[in-house]
Amino acid sequence: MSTVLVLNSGSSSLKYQLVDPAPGDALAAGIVERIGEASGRASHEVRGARTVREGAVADHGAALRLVLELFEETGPSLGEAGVVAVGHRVVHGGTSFSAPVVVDDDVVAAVRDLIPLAPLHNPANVTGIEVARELLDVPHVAVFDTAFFADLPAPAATYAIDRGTAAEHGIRRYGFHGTSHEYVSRAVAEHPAVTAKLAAEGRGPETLRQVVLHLGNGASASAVLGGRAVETSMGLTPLEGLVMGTRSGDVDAGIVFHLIRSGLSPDEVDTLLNKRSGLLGLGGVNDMRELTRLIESGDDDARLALDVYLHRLRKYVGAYAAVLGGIDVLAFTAGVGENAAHVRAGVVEGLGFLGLGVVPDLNAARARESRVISPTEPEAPARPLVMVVPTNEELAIARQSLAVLAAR
Ligand SMILES: Nc1ncnc2c1ncn2[C@@H]1O[C@H](COP(=O)(O)OP(=O)(O)O)[C@@H](O)[C@H]1O
Ligand SMILES: CC(=O)OP(=O)(O)O
Ligand SMILES: [Mg+2]
Repeated sequence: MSTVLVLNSGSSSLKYQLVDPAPGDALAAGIVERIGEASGRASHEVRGARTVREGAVADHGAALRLVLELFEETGPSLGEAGVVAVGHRVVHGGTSFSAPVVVDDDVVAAVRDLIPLAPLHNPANVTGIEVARELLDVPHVAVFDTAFFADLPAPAATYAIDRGTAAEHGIRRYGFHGTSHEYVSRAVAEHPAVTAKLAAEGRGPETLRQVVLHLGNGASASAVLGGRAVETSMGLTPLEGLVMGTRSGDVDAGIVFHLIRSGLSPDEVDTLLNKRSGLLGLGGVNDMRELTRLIESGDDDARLALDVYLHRLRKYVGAYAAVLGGIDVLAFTAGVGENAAHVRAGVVEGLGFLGLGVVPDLNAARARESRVISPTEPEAPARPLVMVVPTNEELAIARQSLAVLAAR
């Protein structure tokens, strides 16, 4: 057996999966949370059996050592599981990386140089890679969130600011969550309902127009034409675009200058927009489940937070339908997109003029497979499909890691 250990190091967490890429099975998965805080927690799951460890975890190095201990204690042993590679999610690849690469010292240095463009994510990615290379003597592969968007058309990737300044500082729209947008848009294109729709309309796969909504803690939208990304909502950093758990998404840049001139430091404004805004800033909680409970208890702030969140989403879907010249599939993915039926219903509400709509029973059903939740033929032959498509960034990273190693 050849397996891949996939590491997704976040600012205060380490998520991991041991993946058997051929069947696509996760042999083990877990998360170490609240790294660096007094109350750390690790949860390790093997075939439905969960082991939990509470207690402070000093840094990402300690987190990875704890994960390796959990594997040794509860299995599967990494030695016996045939780990042939470690795949790392790296959030910002800048202009240096448009595809996965085998990690060497130069790659680590380049990812470190990009820290100013992804201050929440790249520091943890660098630490994760450094510690894992010390502890696990197999090839390490970096898979970049930005890669799927490396070829965005120039009008979508370019900010309308002075060209010389933009070039000097690497300012362009990079886009993030690309591994998920690529995985989901490919799953959509291969889905029988989608291939049947194209065949019925006498169209080739290169004409398929998708809008993918990745709604997790971080959230982003993409427009995908024939498998190629042509627009995305995140920009130079993962702050732009949709309303997120703790991030504002789009704001007037004038707000930044106004706050700085009013006495806040640049770092304080950064923290405000990245960590104290979004659903948390408006509704008091960043978790969609908690926000929904607050709304049900009559909380007006929580209600407004969700209304702002949905309004932004509807604006983006409409804008991306314009970019694509129409829409064939609207796909929801990630924690909120896969689980929150009321969010999906709220997004399509008011977008009936684009032909978008959901069947309440299909929308409310719970399933782990990709599925269509809009009215199906013969009721609505020419209308776009609304779909729920579970993402699997870890499987995608594992497969891409093996592909890079096979091509060496
Ligand atoms: N059953 C559910 N109903 C509504 N929201 C959910 C549900 N399960 C998870 N979520 C939401 O998904 C979000 C986390 O998504 P996830 O994709 O795991 O994020 P990340 O990878 O950024 O940590 C949280 O806001 C959480 O509330
Ligand atoms: C890029 C990004 O926002 O990632 P996450 O959703 O994991 O924070
Ligand atoms: Mg995620």
